[in-house]
Amino acid sequence: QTHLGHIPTIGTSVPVLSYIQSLQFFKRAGEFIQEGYNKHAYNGGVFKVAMPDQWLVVIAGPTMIEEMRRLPEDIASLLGGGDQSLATRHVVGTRVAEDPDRMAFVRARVGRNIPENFNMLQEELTTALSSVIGFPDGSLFPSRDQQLLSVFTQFARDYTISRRLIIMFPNILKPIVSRVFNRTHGSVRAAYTLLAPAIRERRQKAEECLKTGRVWHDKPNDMLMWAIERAVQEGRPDESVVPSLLFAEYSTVRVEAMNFTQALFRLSANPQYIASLREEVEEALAANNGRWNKTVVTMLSKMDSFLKESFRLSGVTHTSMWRQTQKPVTFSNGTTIPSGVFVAAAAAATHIDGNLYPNPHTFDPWRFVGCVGQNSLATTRPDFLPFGHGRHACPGRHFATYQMKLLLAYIVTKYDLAMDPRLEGKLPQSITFGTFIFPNPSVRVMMRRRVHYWTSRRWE
Ligand code: HEM
Repeated sequence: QTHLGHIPTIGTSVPVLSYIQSLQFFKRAGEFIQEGYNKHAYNGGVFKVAMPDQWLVVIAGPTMIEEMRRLPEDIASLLGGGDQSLATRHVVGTRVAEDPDRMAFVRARVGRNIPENFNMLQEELTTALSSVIGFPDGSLFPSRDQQLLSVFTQFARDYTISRRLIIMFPNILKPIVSRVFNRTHGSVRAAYTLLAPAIRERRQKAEECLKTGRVWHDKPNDMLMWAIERAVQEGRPDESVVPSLLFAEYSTVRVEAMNFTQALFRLSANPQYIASLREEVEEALAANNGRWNKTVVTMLSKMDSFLKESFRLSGVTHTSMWRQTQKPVTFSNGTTIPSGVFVAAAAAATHIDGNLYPNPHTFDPWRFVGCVGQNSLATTRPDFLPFGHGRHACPGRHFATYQMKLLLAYIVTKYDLAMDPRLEGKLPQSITFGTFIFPNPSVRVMMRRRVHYWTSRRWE
């Protein structure tokens, strides 16, 4: 692309050769981005890498990332960037891809709902742990709707496979490729079959309340209800609720699960850290009269640091802050990025930059202890990008970090952990595809209930 000729290329920019090289992007994106970071983070702050369907322009170095963070949506669009990266329009359709408010309901509500959702979170957590691992007397709590859970999981699988195929082709061919290879239709239909009665019932009630002005006192406070309310406001049919809901779950809960899995791998491979984390939770609990609530979670500074260090070294993407330029953008060093270009910040390479982190390759679980507030897991900064940075920084990050801390606190106090014996204490190799990094699905973490805990204290 001649309009990007002034931006340094990693590898070759000769047309046919760059296409051949772009096919290696799926396996070697991390390597290419790291090479670009080493050369340009403190020398220009921008470079490009060939992907099969387009160039990826990477922004590197804290100065340029700060400038990128300030760009408004009409110049550098998150919606456009997400669409480029996740092929949203080709998998779940243009309505979800182009809807500027598709996540607004989450953005508006998720942060402020933590205190009122504490009991619900705690119940979800105990149910999930008990059905996956079991309780001391061997009893299992009644499980959630397994059918619905497996449809959501199937959708996530179908989405990932469809996206992988679609992004191998140039933009012009994507609609045709999507028609042939998009595998999500079945799981969307299956989800609708299961959810339709609940959607219909809730919708009727919501519409009735809207008409009569009556207040719905025990209205469910969940993503399904938020999505139904939007469909009511916009006069959309019941079916339209489902793709938004599945996509929202895919792009939030799955990311959190992947990050949490990486942290659990870290802890099982380094069980020497468990005692300190456990001690911190028990002290916080004791200071709170043995009651699990929000205060306990906010006291867990070591746990925050441990998780943050895991996000830093075992993140799930090489890039963050995906944007598509809507107009030409000129940075303070004079570099201009034309309109219509896919731009992202180098995340994984930033996280191991020796100028930003002393001993950057060392996993130091207590690196951030005492930093809560200015440098906690949920704080976005130009040197810590898992949640993005700036105006579009993840609005669910406080909820997500809170949930992960609560879950890990439960796990360390109630279970002992060990890494899959096949790995002999080593960290498992992650699986990369393009800029995404997946925790290795074949690895198992061993969890054993702490007998001492059970005999000395009841599960609360
Ligand atoms: C560990 C878990 C999570 C990670 C690593 C994560 C990461 C991200 C990232 C990188 C972005 C884009 C930020 C940018 O481009 O500057 C984002 C956006 C977003 N995230 Fe998260 N996220 C997580 C969990 C969640 C959860 C649990 C929710 C909701 C319940 C959520 C809701 C959102 C929304 C609504 C946006 C779009 C923001 C906008 O439109 O401006 N995320 N997230």
